Amino acid sequence: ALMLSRYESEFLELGRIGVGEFGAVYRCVKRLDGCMYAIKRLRRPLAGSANEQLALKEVYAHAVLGHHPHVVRYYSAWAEDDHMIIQNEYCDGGSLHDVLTEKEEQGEFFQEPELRDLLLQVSMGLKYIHALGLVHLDIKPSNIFISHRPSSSAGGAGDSEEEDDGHTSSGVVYKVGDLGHVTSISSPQVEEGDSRFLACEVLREDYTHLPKADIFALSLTVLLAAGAPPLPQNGDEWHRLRQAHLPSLPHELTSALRNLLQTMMDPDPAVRPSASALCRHPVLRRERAG
Ligand SMILES: Cn1cc(CCO)c2c3c(c(-c4ccccc4Cl)cc21)C(=O)NC3=O
Repeated sequence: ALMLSRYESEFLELGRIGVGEFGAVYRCVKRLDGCMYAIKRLRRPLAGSANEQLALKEVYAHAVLGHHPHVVRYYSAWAEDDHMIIQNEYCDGGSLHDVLTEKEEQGEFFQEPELRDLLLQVSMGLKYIHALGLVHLDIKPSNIFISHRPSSSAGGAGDSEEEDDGHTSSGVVYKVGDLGHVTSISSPQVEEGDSRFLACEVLREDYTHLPKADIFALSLTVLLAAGAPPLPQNGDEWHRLRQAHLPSLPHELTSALRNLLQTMMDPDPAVRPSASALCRHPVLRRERAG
């Protein structure tokens, strides 16, 4: 078209970093500020269709969620050329799913300190989302993105919040992304997420403890990082996992962490700790050095 689209005029597309039925995600540089962004372009859903509702819910959620070190940041969204476009923070470390796939190929998995760091950081993101009256409903490794904190040698003044919360020796920052299933706790319109991470009560359409469904999905996410075998999508194994039977792990966890993960996947959502309780949990607290 003679008139360049906003996407083409404002951004230089460097490469495609994801593709699915939803559309595609590109790594782009914004010409004006020279910064990198992750931009999802999807064919504009039919006006009034369920897909349009989903696409709009994602943008509404990002708009409400503002800024948090452990939630992928939203910059803008617009519609053009029969496409909907959302411009988000680019996380340079890939998704947790990418990292787990790479580690698995080398027969490696997360050790206990890394598991606690992952659990604490995502709990902080969930605490923020839940405090704003929202639930994610699709927590899983491919929706957790990784940013590598600028190395201290870069001298960049780190974001104070991140510094406060980033006592980990590793410069790895986990961020909750893909808000396509986000809904309100009080008046939920539940679009079920990935069945492998779905809590039993949500399948039964019991929405009285929705934040605890995110906690359930987070426990399975951490178990995968600990080396658990791929999760079942349905069937007897699916139900066994929802009777709080921890999957077999290649490497024994301390009883403290194992018990915490066990309560997070309890069949009774009321038993599972809240994200806020997890952030205060002694197993996850980081003792200040010295
Ligand atoms: C497939 N894929 C790969 C990446 C890069 C990870 O290093 C990625 C990102 C996002 C998203 C994304 C997810 C859902 C909605 C919108 C976006 Cl831009 C998807 C991404 C996003 O919001 N930020 C990303 O970095």
